Amino acid sequence: MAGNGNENGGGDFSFSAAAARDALPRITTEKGAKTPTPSVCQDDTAPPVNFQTIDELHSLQKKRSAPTTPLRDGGVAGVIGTSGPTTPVSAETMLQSVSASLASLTRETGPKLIRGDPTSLAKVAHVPHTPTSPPAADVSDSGLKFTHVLHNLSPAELYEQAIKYEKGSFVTSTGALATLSGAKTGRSPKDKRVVKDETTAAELWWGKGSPNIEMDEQTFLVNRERAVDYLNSLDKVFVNDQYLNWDPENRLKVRIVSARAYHSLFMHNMCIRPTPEELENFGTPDFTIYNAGKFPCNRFTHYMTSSTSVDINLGRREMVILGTQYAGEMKKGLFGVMHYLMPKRKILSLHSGCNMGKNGDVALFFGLSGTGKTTLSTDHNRYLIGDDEHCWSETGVSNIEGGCYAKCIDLAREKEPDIWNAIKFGTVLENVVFDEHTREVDYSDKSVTENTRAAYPIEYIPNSKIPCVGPHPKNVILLACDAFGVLPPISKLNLAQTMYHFISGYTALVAGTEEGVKEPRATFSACFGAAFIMLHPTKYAAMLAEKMQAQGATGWLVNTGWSGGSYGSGSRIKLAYTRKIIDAIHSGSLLNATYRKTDIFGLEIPNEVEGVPSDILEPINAWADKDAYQDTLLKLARLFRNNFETFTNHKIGDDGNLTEEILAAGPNF
Ligand SMILES: Nc1ncnc2c1ncn2[C@@H]1O[C@H](COP(=O)(O)OP(=O)(O)OP(=O)(O)O)[C@@H](O)[C@H]1O
Ligand SMILES: O=C([O-])CC(=O)C(=O)O
Ligand SMILES: [Ca+2]
Ligand SMILES: [Mn+2]
Repeated sequence: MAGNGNENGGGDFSFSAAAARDALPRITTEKGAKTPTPSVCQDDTAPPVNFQTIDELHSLQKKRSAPTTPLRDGGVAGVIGTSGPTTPVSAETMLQSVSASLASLTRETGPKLIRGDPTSLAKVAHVPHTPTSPPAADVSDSGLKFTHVLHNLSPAELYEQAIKYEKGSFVTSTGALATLSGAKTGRSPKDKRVVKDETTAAELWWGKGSPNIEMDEQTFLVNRERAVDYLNSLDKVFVNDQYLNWDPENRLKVRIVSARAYHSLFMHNMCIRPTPEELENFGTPDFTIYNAGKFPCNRFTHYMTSSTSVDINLGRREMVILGTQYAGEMKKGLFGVMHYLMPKRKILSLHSGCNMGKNGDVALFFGLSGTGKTTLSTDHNRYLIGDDEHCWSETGVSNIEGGCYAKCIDLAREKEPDIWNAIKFGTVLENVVFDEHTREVDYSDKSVTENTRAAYPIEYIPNSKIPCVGPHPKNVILLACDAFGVLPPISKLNLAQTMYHFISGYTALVAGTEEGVKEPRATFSACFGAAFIMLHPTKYAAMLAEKMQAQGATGWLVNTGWSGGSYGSGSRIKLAYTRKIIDAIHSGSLLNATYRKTDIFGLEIPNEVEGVPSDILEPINAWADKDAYQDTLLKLARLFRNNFETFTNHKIGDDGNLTEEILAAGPNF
C-alpha cells in the first residue's frame, strides 16, 4: 500500500486502470467533496484537507512513533513533579528514574523533569504542579525550575539538536556530524581519580606506575554535586540508557547524563543500543556517568590539580566528568569499570580489537593507541567482532561496545575502504577540518588536532558480526608501532614471550607533530592499556596466560611502525604488507613457516611471508647503516629492561616456572 501520494485517512485504495491512464483530471468545484471515490482520478485543486492551520500542517510532518519509542515531542509531555495524568506509565517511570539519578545529595530532592525539547514544549512549563514532597527548608530556585530530559533521542534528532545549539556542529558531504570537542582533543589521564575506600584500597593497583590516582569519597561527592547542579541548571539534559558487553550474562546497564547532543550521539554509537522493548524495561542502571563537559571542577577542591577531573567511584557505581568535552573519556571510563567488574567474574577484559574468519578462527589485536587495532581488525575478508574493548570468558569472546572509534588522520578510501564508507549519516566526526562550501573533509589536515576521530555504530562495517561474540581466540597478535625501526615486522612468540610483551606494552610513536622532532618516544603501558586497568597488570597477565594455554592460542608480535631506519631515515611499513602478514597469521600458513632467532630480543622470524619482500623481514637487512641499527637495537633493549624492573618481584599466577620464564623472555645482552 501507500506510495501513491493519495493516502487519505489511512485507508487503502487502488487506481482503476482506466481512470489512471487516459482520463484527464476532472475539475470539480464542488465544496465538501470529501471522500474521493477510488474510480475517479484525484484532483489536487481540491485536496482532502487534514489540517486547518500552518501549525497543524507542521504537526503532520512528524508521524507519531510506536508507543515504545522513548521520546516524541509535541502532544503528550511527561512531567515529573506534577500530577501528570497524561504521562504514559513507562515515561513516568523513566522520568522518576532520571530524577533519582539527578537528585542533589545535599537537598535530597530530584529535579522537576519534563520530556522533550524546551523549545517545542514551552507551554508545558505552565502546567500547575503539586510537589511530590513537601518543600525542604532550603528550597532554592533550582528546585522550582524544570529541566527537560532528552532521553535516548535518535541520531536524526541529535543532529538537529547539535546543529541548532552546539557551535561547531556541521553535516559533512557524506552525512556525518562534524563536531568540536573543545579545548581537550584527547583524554586527560593525569586528571583521572579513583575513590579509595576500604574495598578499593585492598583490591586496586595503587602507587608507582598505576593509573589510579586516589581521591576520597567526600571529594567525589563534592564533584558529583557540582556536576549534578550544573546539569540541573540547564534547560535540558541528554540521557542515554544503554548496554555494555554483548555477552548477555555479563551485560551492564549504563546511564549517561550529558549536556551535549554530541556526547549523546557519541555514546549512542559507542555503547550497545537497546531495542524499544529493552528500553521500556530498562529499570535501574548499574552504572551512571554525569558528564558536565565544559563546566570545570573547582581547583580549591582537595586532590584537584587542574580544572579537569574525571572521577570514578566504584562503590557508588558512578563517574563524574568536569572540565573536558573529549567524548573518549566516557568510553574509556566505562572500560575502566569493566576492568574492575569482569575479573571478579573470572572474565578477562582486553584493550584489543577482535575479528573472526569464515571458519570461526578468532584473532585478538592488542596494541596501544595508534598501533592498528581498528585498522587491522576491520578486514574485508573477516567478520568484525569489535575494534577496541573485549571480554574473554569461559565461553569465548564478546565485544564490550556497540561501535568503533577510528583514527582518521590521513584516512584514505583505497587503504581503508570500510572505515571510509562508515563515515556517513549517524557517524560522529571529531575535530576534522572540511571545506566551508562543499563540506568535504580533508583528512590530512591536523589544524585542530592530530587525534581526529570517527565514532560509528559497528553495523556500519558491512561484515560486522552481530551479535558481537565469538569462540575462543586462536591467535593473539601484539601490535607495536616501533618508530625506532628495529623490531621485526613479524615474529612468533612462545607463551612466556607473549606475556613479557603483554606486560611491557611497548610502542614508540613520534613525539607530537612539531617541526624538527625526530626522536621516537618509547611508551610502555602494561597490558597495552595501563591507563584503563584497575588491578595490578600481573592479574590480567595471569588470566591471559591461563586462557591462551587452555585454548592453545599462538602469540605474535607485529611491528606496524618503521623499517629500514628509525623515524626520519626509515619509513613506515606499508599497510598493504602488514595486511599480508596478518593474512598469513589468520590462514595458518605462518605456523608452518621456517623460522630463525634474532639476537638480543630472541624473536623467531619467518624466512618468508607471501606478498612481503623478504629483505624487510630481518630488520638489519633493511638498514643501510648496520652500526646505527645495532646501537638503536641496544638502546631499545635497555628501555625494555628498565621498564620491566618494576615487575621482577611479582609472581604471575600460581605457576612459579612461568614467572621465571617470563623474566627470561626479555632481551639478552
Ligand atoms: N603498517 C600499518 N599497520 C597499521 N596501521 C598503519 C600502518 N601504516 C599506517 N597505519 C595507520 O596507523 C593508524 C592506526 O590507527 P588505529 O585507529 O588502527 O589505532 P588503534 O590501535 O585502534 O588505536 P586506539 O586505541 O587509539 O583507537 C591508522 O591511521 C593507519 O592508517
Ligand atoms: O580513548 C581514546 O581516546 C581513544 C582510544 O581508543 C585509546 O586511546 O585507546
Ligand atoms: Ca581504535
Ligand atoms: Mn583504544
